[in-house]
Amino acid sequence: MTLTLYVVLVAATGIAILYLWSSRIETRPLPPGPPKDPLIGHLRYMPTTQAPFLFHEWAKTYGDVMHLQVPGKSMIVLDTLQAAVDLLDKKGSIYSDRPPLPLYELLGWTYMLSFMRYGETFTRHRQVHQSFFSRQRCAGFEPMQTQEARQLVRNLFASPTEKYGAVLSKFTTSILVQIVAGHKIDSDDDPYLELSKMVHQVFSVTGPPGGTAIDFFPPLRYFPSWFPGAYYAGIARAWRPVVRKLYDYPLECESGDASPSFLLSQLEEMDNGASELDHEELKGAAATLFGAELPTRSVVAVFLLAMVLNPQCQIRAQKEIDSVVGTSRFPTFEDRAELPWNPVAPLGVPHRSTQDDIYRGMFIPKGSLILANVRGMSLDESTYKNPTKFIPERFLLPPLGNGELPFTCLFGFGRRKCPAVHFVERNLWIAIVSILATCTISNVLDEHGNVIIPEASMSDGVDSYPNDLRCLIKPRSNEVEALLEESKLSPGA
Ligand code: HEM
Repeated sequence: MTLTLYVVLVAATGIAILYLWSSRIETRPLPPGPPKDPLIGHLRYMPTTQAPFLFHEWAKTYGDVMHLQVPGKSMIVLDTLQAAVDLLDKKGSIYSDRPPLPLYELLGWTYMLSFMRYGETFTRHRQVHQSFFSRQRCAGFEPMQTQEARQLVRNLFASPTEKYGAVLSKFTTSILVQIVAGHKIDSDDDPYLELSKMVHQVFSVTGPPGGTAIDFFPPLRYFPSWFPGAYYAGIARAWRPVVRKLYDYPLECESGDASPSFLLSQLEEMDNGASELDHEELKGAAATLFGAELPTRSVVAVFLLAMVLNPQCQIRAQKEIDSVVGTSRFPTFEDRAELPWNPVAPLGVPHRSTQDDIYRGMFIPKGSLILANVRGMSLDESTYKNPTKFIPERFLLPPLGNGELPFTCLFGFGRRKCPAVHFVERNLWIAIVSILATCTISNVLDEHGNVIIPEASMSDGVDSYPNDLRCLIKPRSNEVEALLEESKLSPGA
């Protein structure tokens, strides 16, 4: 028997054992789900792209709590806000674990809060992140965020369409690097920008968290990448040094004379013996924050896309901003109460249950992966009228809008809810309002002068981003350019 055949047989036996173990005779009714194959369950039907849409379609037939089975794993897909709140919020003590992520471990993503198992280490790290992003501390970031939003507008004006993604990254990275490492990014050659680019690449080449063959069958991590199913092991080994650099670089550069920052305050607490974290844990906590840069960039990009596809909405929003701010100054956080808004974004990291549970008479086995289908929730027609239409005023109270339920699940659920909500909301608000107040976002023309309408679709994975962001961003008026120049000279204005 050749080595390859031997290994294939061992792998197949492993999968069969996992299947038999995971489908132990269970008399309590599991939630419904689509028909499955013997032995491999739904493995053949699991979508490789655009999974949230397929799950939402299935939910129309099988209900908002669905059960899917792949070898060794039970998955529960929650397609309504009610189900997610009932389980992930109200029963947070048993629905707050994350699944083991062997591929991410191989990459070296240790002490990353986002991927951490529930337990004592999680509680300590969560506490550190929550207190860093307290409402009060986040209010202190506002002047810097305002300056960075103006710089974002300048950079958009100075860049060709194909560089808009890089400009958005620079905006989100600049803010994060200032609050995490106390370092201000002044040039396009800054090593943090290069590092951030590499981190995007790591997330985009390593597939969805928990979704690769190695996550389903961890021993594959020890195989060469040519072996069937072990492709991602090779990827992880190749990218591990980049992840390591993300851990080491910020502390190597921390000389103690940088501006106040997350790292500096944690290092001071370590010196006083008051820190919750040791050195390696602190590196992981900082890497967690740098790694969390992606969704902000993505939401601002989605906003640009929405504006180019819905020019009437852009004009209405600009009129509203002009009526509050005028045209002779830039928006500031003091205008926020007058300019209500509600961002929408699809995102989700699986939770894992740590006890058997019964919900609406259905059995949810301990160890199930719980996927909150946030995209599906945004398409719930019983809550949102014409859910696929871009109607930003839907959330305003009548007569201004439809008074529809604000989309609160954007930031996740229960004990794993995004700890940076106050910070992120400020980032998004100031970026979006500054762009609307100063820019006209219009279509790009092709070489024959025809309008190019970008396709409204997103890439898959953690780094989900518009597939097509072709648009043109120009100053709304001559006044805007003069104001931008002026604000460089007197940044407080
Ligand atoms: C538009 C931007 C953002 C959105 C939409 C967003 C949304 C989310 C969501 C949905 C989760 C998972 C919640 C769950 O499992 O139920 C999450 C977790 C997390 N987010 Fe955010 N996030 C954003 C930006 C950020 C930023 C900028 C940071 C920090 C700098 C951050 C830090 C974290 C951390 C540390 C976690 C893990 C929490 C845990 O597992 O306990 N997020 N976020």
